[in-house]
Amino acid sequence: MRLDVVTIFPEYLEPLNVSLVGKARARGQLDVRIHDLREWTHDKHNTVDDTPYGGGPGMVMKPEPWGEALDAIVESGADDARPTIVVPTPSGEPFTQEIAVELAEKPWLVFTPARYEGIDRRVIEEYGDHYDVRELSIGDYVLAGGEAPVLVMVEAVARLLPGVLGNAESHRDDSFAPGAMADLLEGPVYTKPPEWRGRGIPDVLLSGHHGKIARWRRDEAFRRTTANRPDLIERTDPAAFDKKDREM
Ligand SMILES: COc1ccc(Cn2ccc3ccc(-c4cc(N)[nH]n4)cc32)cc1
Repeated sequence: MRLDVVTIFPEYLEPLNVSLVGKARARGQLDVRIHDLREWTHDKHNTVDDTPYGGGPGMVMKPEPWGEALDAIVESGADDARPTIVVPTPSGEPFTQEIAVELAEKPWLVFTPARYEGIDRRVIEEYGDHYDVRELSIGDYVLAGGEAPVLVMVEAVARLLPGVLGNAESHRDDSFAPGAMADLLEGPVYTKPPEWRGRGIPDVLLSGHHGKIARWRRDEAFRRTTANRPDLIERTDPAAFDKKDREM
């Protein structure tokens, strides 16, 4: 997979050089290219923003630099694949595990994290006429720009790529992944030492009885989900639990 990111803060994307994504890049599983939007400005001050038509607070990102940047990037890979353009925005479609799975199947993602009040709408319209453009929100809170959402979305997508996670099973039982535990939150996890500050380990986890352990974990996940995300309980298929119980 190829990932391009266009930003006025390239240093904000440094975390893509470390950990899971950094290792995938080093192994050649990910081709990540970070671009400074100001490379496509031509004035002395490398201007990327201007006042909003119609008035109002803040500044809007000018269309010309984005147009030149995106033209250059999509043309650079035109022989290989068509890009999916991902626009982080507070007013976008909620980014979910389902969308992460969908994006993980794409050959090429181009992220356009903006700043200020966002990008001139005509940029989204122009590229939406020729490419798949996804305007995505990572949550119902307001950030100052799109770089943090890019880090979130790239990590969520990269960990799904074959061979990127050490244990291929690791994302099979993810929260929100398809399957019987589909929409349940993870339950509690424990490791050595067996006692820490007077706190022990639930006996069932030391029992070696895999069926009981699986049932305990499911019950704990259900309890935690009921407490923190009751909205997910409606989405969970009770029949899947019966099937899971029979397998235990
Ligand atoms: C209310 O309208 C606003 C418009 C822009 C901004 C600042 N800003 C500029 C680009 C940009 C990209 C993404 C996000 C963002 C995404 C999520 N889930 N929260 N915030 C914020 C962004 C703040 C508010």
